Amino acid sequence: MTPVISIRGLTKTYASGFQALKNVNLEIHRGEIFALLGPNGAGKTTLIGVTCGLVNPSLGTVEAAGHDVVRDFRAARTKIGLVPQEISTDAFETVWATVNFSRGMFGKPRDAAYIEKVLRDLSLWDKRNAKIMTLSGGMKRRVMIAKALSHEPEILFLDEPSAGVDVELRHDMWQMVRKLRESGVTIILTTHYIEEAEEMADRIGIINHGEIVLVEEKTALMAKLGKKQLTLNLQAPLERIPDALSDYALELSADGGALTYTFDAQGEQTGIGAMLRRLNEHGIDFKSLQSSESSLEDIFVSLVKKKS
Ligand SMILES: Nc1ncnc2c1ncn2[C@@H]1O[C@H](COP(=O)(O)OP(=O)(O)OP(=O)(O)O)[C@@H](O)[C@H]1O
Repeated sequence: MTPVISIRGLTKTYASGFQALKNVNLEIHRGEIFALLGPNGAGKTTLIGVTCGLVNPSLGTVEAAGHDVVRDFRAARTKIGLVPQEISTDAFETVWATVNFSRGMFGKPRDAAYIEKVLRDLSLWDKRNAKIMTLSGGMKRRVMIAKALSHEPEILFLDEPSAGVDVELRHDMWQMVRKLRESGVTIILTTHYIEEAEEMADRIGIINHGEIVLVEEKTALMAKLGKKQLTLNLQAPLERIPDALSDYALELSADGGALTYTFDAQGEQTGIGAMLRRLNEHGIDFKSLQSSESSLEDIFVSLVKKKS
């Protein structure tokens, strides 16, 4: 696949001496939804800042849509739309004027039909003549997205799009992001809502302490690192797991009433059949069972913990 963003050997050391990015190498494919996950302070906003030409890299290069973001800043920037975490608009302007002006800032010719489409897609059309200050927080966030789309970017960055957003807007936003992807826009979102990455992303990158810890297709990641668990609720509580069962990955609940068996979701053989036969041989009966699968959240927490 063609990369639309190529980040090579990127390091950022702030004036304070703090190293926010450490030799980051990353390629974003054209037309994908890429979720960058990481705990607070991991370097997500810095990475976006460098790619959008707002933060100078200390070492390394970033190319966006074929343009070096430092040497060829203007050309690169016109290809990128950025929805920052903070809402920053002119409170006294109308929605229409704000979005229209933003398009002009990128040197694009006026296109009322395009601006209308953006506003309609974001359910802002009815509010086009409203002053920004009269809008709700959710509406203001929609305006930020409209501004970012005003110059028809090929790449859209959404920095923490769900922070402080209600469920309805979040779902609207997800829908809009999918529509944009269908129209060929590449989307990079940072989030610490795992649910968002799980729902939306084609690929997931995890960043921690300024380093990219992992980049994977979402489905492959979940299949590779996912574990399944089978919990058996026992007829009679056990005091301890019999020695004859010690070679199975079994865990006994504190009250002795349930046994949990953990197995590899990808494995050819789960070992469940043999384990159940062994329980039977030892007279351990169960009244019910349930199974569960680890979520992206479990995977994320275990990866970030391992590397800290
Ligand atoms: N201008 C600056 N000068 C010095 N340190 C900075 C500056 N900007 C950010 N940092 C530090 O760099 C690190 C990475 O910050 P960054 O904002 O990129 O993280 P983040 O992953 O986006 O975090 P969050 O999820 O909290 O937004 C943090 O420790 C932050 O304090």
